Amino acid sequence: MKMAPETLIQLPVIDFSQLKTHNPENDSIWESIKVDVFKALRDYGCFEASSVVSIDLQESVNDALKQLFDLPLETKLQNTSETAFHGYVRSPKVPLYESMGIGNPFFPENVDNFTNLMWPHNNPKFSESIKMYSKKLRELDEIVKRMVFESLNLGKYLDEQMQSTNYLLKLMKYRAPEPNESDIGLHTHTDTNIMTILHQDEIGGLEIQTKNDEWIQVKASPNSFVIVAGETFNVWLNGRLHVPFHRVVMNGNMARYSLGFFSVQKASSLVKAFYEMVNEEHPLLYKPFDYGEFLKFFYKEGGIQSKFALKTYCGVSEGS
Ligand SMILES: O=C(O)CCC(=O)C(=O)O
Ligand SMILES: [Fe+2]
Repeated sequence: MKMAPETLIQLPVIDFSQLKTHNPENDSIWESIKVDVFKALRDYGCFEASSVVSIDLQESVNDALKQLFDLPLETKLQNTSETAFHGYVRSPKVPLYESMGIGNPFFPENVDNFTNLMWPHNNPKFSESIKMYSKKLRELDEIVKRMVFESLNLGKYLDEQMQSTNYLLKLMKYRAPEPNESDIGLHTHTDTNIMTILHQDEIGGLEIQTKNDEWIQVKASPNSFVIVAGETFNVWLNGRLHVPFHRVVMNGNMARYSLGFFSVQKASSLVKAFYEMVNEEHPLLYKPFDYGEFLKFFYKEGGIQSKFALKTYCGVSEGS
């Protein structure tokens, strides 16, 4: 039988294992990864980072996720929060999806409090793996941002930006759809935060749209993360990155587990383009805005389903 030719587009894959042996005296490894990271975020708005955590640690975290979502609903509902996505989330708009969040998870007490709420008799294995994992993801987040900032000669701003960042570790489960249900796990959206680090289990299902509107099915890989540029990052850089639409499509009849490490600008400072990023060739794209106020607008307007929320909210119209 003749098979139809397959055009498989893939995400750029960047190997981070070499950075472990990186010697600051000899920056050639750093410099070469930096070039790849910036190109990937500019052209795709995302890339796959391989070899960031050990397979063992990833496996303990996968087990932890399953244990967590297997808890009785009453227990999961104990995790409440005023802050979006920090509590237990279920919504009729995304019936296959449920999530739980841990704020700033590299502070041990935040993980311990969460663990004690879910397992009053304690679960040290859960909290230890989540702590170790979050520490690694926090390091990766800073490395990627440093590389982008250096690529644009903005290195002097990095520390200040890192100080005004909050983090959220979001743990997610998608159940398999019933025969008559839609297979959409999460609708097409962009991330409005700064940057997201995603991991999906072997079920796969994450799809990312290219600049040419083609969908890439992200291969599930036990030992890698997908880094996704968010709207806030692109506002800082006045449009120099691509912010990709993405979604989750469920295949087969198995539940899918995934996890996202979101960096989010604190509400105390305005989201705005760096002065150096605005010039005749790159006129200002977004007016400065308060992230908290934007989120209120975003959720009122139907949230994750309003595809161009940021442009509507604070986009500078042409000619103005
Ligand atoms: O579950 C996933 O792989 C993607 C989740 C996602 O895109 C999000 O939470 O913004
Ligand atoms: Fe997303």
